[in-house]
Amino acid sequence: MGQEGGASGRGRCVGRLAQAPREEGPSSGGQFGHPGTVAAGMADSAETRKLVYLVTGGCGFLGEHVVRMLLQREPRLYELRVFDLHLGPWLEELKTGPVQVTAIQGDVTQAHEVAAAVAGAHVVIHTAGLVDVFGRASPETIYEVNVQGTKNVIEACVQTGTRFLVYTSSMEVVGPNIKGHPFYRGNEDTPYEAIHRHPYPCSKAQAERLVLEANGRKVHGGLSLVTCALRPTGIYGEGHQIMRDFYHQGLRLGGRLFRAIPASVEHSRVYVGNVAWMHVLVAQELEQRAALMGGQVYFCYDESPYKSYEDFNMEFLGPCGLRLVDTRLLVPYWLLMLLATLNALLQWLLRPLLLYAPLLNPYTLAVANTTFTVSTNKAQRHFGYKPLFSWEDSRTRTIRWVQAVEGSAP
Ligand SMILES: NC(=O)c1ccc[n+]([C@@H]2O[C@H](COP(=O)([O-])OP(=O)(O)OC[C@H]3O[C@@H](n4cnc5c(N)ncnc54)[C@H](O)[C@@H]3O)[C@@H](O)[C@H]2O)c1
Ligand SMILES: CC(C)[C@@H](O)CC[C@@H](C)[C@H]1CC[C@H]2[C@@H]3[C@H](O)C=C4C[C@@H](O)CC[C@]4(C)[C@H]3CC[C@]12C
Repeated sequence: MGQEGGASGRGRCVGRLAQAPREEGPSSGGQFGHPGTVAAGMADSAETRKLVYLVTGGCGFLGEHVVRMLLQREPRLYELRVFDLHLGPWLEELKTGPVQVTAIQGDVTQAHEVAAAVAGAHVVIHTAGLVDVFGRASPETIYEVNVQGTKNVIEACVQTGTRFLVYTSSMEVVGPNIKGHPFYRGNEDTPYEAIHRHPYPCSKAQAERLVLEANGRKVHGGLSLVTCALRPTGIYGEGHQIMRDFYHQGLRLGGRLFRAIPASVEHSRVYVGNVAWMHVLVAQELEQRAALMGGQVYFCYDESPYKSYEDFNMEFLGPCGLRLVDTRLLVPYWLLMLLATLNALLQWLLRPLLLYAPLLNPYTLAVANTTFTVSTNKAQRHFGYKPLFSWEDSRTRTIRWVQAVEGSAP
């Protein structure tokens, strides 16, 4: 079944059954070093520093963690290019180390800007994207950034001879689908009817497909492009804006948040540091394991517990003084749907005057209300991934971040 859905991502974006290509080749044994062990046989010394990495979206929530993880755990790094529409001031502090950090203000929708940034890079980690499920951007803009931008990155790799491309996809490429089917403890091979209507998941599905289909293309110089897509579930951790929004909402409501979703609806979540680590490890292993990893998708996972989205957030917001009030008896689901629909109507009516983009809309309510949990070890089998941060460590780091940024540290 081909990809449908117009250029703007309107209409239904119907994908094939969301199954990654069947695994080829023997699954790798456990011969990998401990997570964080630098690429086998690599001494951490100046003469090994010869690689140029490009991180698109390098100033975003995930991108910043990828940038910092590369500086800590890729000893072969000679130059790290950070490409983003909006450069962060924190980049300046990174320019004092042995690695050349090059900040590039650019737009992935502009092919010439992408080509200039990619030229000479050995590896591209493409995280740049418009992560919008709140109606802030138009479907056309979401398509331009997420799909056309990814096309520009792929073509830049082909034209300039960059051989390794790691793409940050999303769980939403799989689901939840428009029918609200639960995805329960699924993996990369679990059959699931991936049907989307919202521009964001449609764009991520189209971009992921482009990346996987580009695997094996000849790049300038005659060698083959090796691509891989990582599918994080809901990422949390230092810098997570939605977590910050929930915290502010709770403070405005007198320290209370109101449960809208049954605790029985479970979501997989993954700590941003582990997602960053998986991106770095894939980039390090992609050359030696091109036959096994090329063209593959991997869910990003760690030891974070399965919980409802709201209960999971309370793991961090509770220690920061908020409490979750169960209002499901007061606010039945039909009333939530009505409120979500009213929000969507208000957004449409107010658009000529101002941007009204609340957390609750029909799409976010549907996603929140549908179980989506992942249980897989494909990344460990293929390239020896193990989470770098335990659940306890991930939780502590996130709590400290919320406390620090909101001045609520005890
Ligand atoms: N946050 C999550 O829970 C989550 C989960 C799964 C996948 N993802 C994916 O991870 C990636 C990063 O997401 P995030 O949560 O860090 O979002 P983010 O918005 O914090 O980061 C995205 C970055 O991309 C940049 N960007 C946007 N448009 C650009 C353009 N036209 N040109 C250049 N740069 C541009 C932004 O400035 C930003 O720095 C996205 O591709 C997203 O789809 C995120
Ligand atoms: C207002 C309540 C109903 C509240 O529970 C709404 C929560 C809602 C804002 C979030 C619930 C699930 C989230 C999404 C999920 O974690 C995965 C995503 C994929 C990623 O690629 C982008 C972010 C997101 C769409 C994420 C966005 C917030 C939720 C919809």
